Amino acid sequence: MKAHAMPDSHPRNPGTPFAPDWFEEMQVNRTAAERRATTISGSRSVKKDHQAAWLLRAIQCIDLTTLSGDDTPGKVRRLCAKARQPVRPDLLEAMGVGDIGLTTGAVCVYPTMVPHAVAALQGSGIPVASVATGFPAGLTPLSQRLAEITYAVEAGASEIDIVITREHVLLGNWQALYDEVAAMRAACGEAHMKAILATGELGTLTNVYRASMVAMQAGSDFIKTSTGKETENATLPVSLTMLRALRDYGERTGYRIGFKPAGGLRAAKDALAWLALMKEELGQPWLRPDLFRIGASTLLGDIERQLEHHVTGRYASADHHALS
Ligand SMILES: O=C[C@H](O)COP(=O)(O)O
Repeated sequence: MKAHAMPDSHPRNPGTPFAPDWFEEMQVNRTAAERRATTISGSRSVKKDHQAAWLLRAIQCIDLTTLSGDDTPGKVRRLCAKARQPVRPDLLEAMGVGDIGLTTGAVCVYPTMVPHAVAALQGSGIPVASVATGFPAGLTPLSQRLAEITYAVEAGASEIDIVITREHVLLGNWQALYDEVAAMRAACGEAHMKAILATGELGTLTNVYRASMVAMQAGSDFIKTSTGKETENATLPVSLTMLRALRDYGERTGYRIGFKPAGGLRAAKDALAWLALMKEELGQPWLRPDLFRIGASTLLGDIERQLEHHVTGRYASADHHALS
């Protein structure tokens, strides 16, 4: 089955040779990153009047995710139906956007669920993303991790979310990290690769910066914060650090890399905070699904709830917008 890639409105990052001098001297000051993150989340760059429009934008950037041990074809089909129609048509009509064909950015599942997602999304243009490489810990032999990528791509996934070996970062074994991620990128072929750094397990923001840079040098299309399974998942200071690395990489190479915060983003206000971060750090043109995704399993329910409030002035009960 042929993978259908993300819209290629910008050239794909081919990677660079391993260049440790791009990151070895870098030290990230946690206090400064935290201060800046607080300023951004308290800023008014996403204006209240425009919140409904921003929330629609957030929906277009969601990788609607189910990564649970009890996933079934039926659960994946229901998730895909939600990806096709993320918000009740009457609410969209009331907002004057009934005709924009709103969908989520992608659906993200485990490898064996890919065929079910592909079938359920047929004709929708919504890509299927698969986690791979021994997600979430990544502690299986490399040959098996690469074979898992091949399996998911052959099953029809056009985006692959890989996990890195945290040990390489914790031991400062940057060449090993580069070689591993480059091999994964080669296994992805035409499918776009998101490199999950599992930042909650990397110890320091300096490590987060360095791992981001190595993942991009090795050809990642996106860098992603977390699996959703670490004790600490996406945070604003970590995201800020990754965006700075992404910007530095762009300045050196001219290539744009996408960013995906994931894990623990559950409330509409989280989506607004990350949209504000992207806008402040990189600019509004980055707020589009080929450069920005939010990995989330339950966020959409709260966004729909806020949109209903916007339209009707009332809140529905939380379970009214349950996903499945
Ligand atoms: O990549 C996506 C994450 O696994 C979703 O995490 P979440 O369940 O905390 O939204």
